[in-house]
Amino acid sequence: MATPLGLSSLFSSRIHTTTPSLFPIHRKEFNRRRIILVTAGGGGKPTILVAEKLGQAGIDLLKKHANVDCSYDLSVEELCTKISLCDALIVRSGTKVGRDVFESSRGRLKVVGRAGVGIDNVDLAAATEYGCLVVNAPTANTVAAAEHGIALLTAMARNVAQADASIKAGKWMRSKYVGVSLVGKTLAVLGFGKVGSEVARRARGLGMHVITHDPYAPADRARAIGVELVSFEVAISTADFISLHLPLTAATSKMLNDETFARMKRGVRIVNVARGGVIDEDALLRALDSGIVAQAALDVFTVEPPVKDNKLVLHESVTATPHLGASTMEAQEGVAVEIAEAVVGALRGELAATAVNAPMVPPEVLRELKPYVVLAEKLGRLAVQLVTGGSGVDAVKVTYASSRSPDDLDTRLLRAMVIKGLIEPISSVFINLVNSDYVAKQRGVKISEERMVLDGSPEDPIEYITVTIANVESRFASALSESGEIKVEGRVKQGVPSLTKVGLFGVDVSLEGSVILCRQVDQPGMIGKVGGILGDENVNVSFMSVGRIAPGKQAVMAIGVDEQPSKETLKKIGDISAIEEFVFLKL
Ligand SMILES: NC(=O)c1ccc[n+]([C@@H]2O[C@H](COP(=O)([O-])OP(=O)(O)OC[C@H]3O[C@@H](n4cnc5c(N)ncnc54)[C@H](O)[C@@H]3O)[C@@H](O)[C@H]2O)c1
Ligand SMILES: O=C(O)[C@H](O)COP(=O)(O)O
Repeated sequence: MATPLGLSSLFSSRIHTTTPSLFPIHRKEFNRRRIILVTAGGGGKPTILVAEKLGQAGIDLLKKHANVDCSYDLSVEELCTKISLCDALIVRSGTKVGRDVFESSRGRLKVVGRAGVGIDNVDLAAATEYGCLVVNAPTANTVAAAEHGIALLTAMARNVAQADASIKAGKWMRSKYVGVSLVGKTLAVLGFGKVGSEVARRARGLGMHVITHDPYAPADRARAIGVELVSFEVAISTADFISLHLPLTAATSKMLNDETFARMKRGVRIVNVARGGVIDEDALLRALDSGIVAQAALDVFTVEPPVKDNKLVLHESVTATPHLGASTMEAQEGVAVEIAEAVVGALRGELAATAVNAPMVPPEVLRELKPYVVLAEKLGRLAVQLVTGGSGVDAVKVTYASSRSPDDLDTRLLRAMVIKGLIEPISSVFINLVNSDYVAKQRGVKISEERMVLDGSPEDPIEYITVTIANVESRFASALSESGEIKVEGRVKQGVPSLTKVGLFGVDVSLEGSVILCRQVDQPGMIGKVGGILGDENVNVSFMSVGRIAPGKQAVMAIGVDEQPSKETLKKIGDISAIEEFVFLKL
């Protein structure tokens, strides 16, 4: 597939045929399993496993770009076996994508697409560790979920499901199924995001008084639809109806429990189209039996499908549906296209707008930063090679000098690339935008960033980038700054990333091929001598520049070479009497 911005390395993996070393557990897994060397599938197309039913429009779109394997109802073992042959996986909420799936993929799995909103069935920490991007389809099923919430709210209030079952059983029980009215009642919407706000809007249309609790929701959005933002306490203690629209997180897990039910109005009614785990289901059962909760309408359960004799599902006061919130024809087609576009884009190396475990960088920012992305990686690569073996890199500072205001420069991508440059040459771990911070932290490398605000026109996003490594010894002492840190500086010159400073010495080498740095006593004829040795060995010199402290004193010569010189050639350069130290750096 094409890589329009040439940034596919951000999401590519180079461990198809090698063993990653970052996590010992990988090795264990490899030793136990037969290693199958995998490729991206026939005709160079990637392979996408669709593990749950997806709308046809999405499948058609995927098939234009990839080999598509639609295999549903796979066991964990089957999924783990198949995944090593797949570049992407698409699931809904019914497939658990745990650590074992990422381990089994052996680095081939680059993208997991969740055709829907909730990503609680995907082990995000494991995905990030393995450099696998997770994308979701957060918008296409919002209305469907909100409509289902309203359907459950009204059906529950009027006992529609119970009355339907009763009449089908041949009964005619008009007095048993007297309901309650919605108009004028208080509905507390917990979680005022996409679905919550659509539910609130519709409930307002039904004449309800709607309050909401969401610590992260903007007050003006609530005001715009006539909803009052309140504390959790006010929400749960004043509501006649409570509708849940929260993600399942550590903070929201079992948010409704014995203690919170006890603080609710007696006879409260609960709707849950979010996630089963937000309610302590045993506590809900107790609250229903004690009359604190008059009724509940549940589309989601802690374990799906629930066990056959699940007491909540069978409870007379519970209306239950089998996770149907997103299941409209329209939503499923929409979600399928949304996720197919996200997965195909991510496989092409584009940054997905719906990335869940990576920073989202808009395409226009990406386009502008492209040469700086390359510069950042090369500076990282260069700096780490200047460290004396065994020194142990633990503190790296990246300085961005720019005349743009700090808010106007997104450096996450650049930081990721510096980390990639720093760590890849000294390990077999592949680094991308997804796992860069994680890998740095794992290795105990603290990355700090600094902005230097320059005067002048902010036309170019960055004037120069400096990478500084502290607390290390250098195998090229001239690379040390006044304060004893390894310091390299680079700029983008006419679109080409260039090395412009090493330690205290100004140089000018385009960062292509490899570089030889020599410190010498500044004297005539040095360029000719070194150039001659390289020429004799057929090593093509692409650039040479000399940075002096003062004429006749010390100078650093930077030589760009296309090929790697042999050890003998490097020795001959080192033997030139005026050369005090030199180093060969691969870019
Ligand atoms: N039943 C279904 O088929 C179905 C369909 C779509 C979405 N969902 C679920 O509905 C939920 C909401 O989806 P969405 O698209 O609106 O997500 P969203 O991210 O747009 O909204 C979630 C909101 O919850 C808020 N929130 C997070 N933690 C909170 C807390 N501790 N207290 C209060 N508010 C908190 C967030 O600020 C956010 O505004 C998710 O769990 C999603 O998985 C279910
Ligand atoms: O989080 C979601 O998007 C909904 O729960 C829908 O899940 P589904 O794709 O399994 O229907």
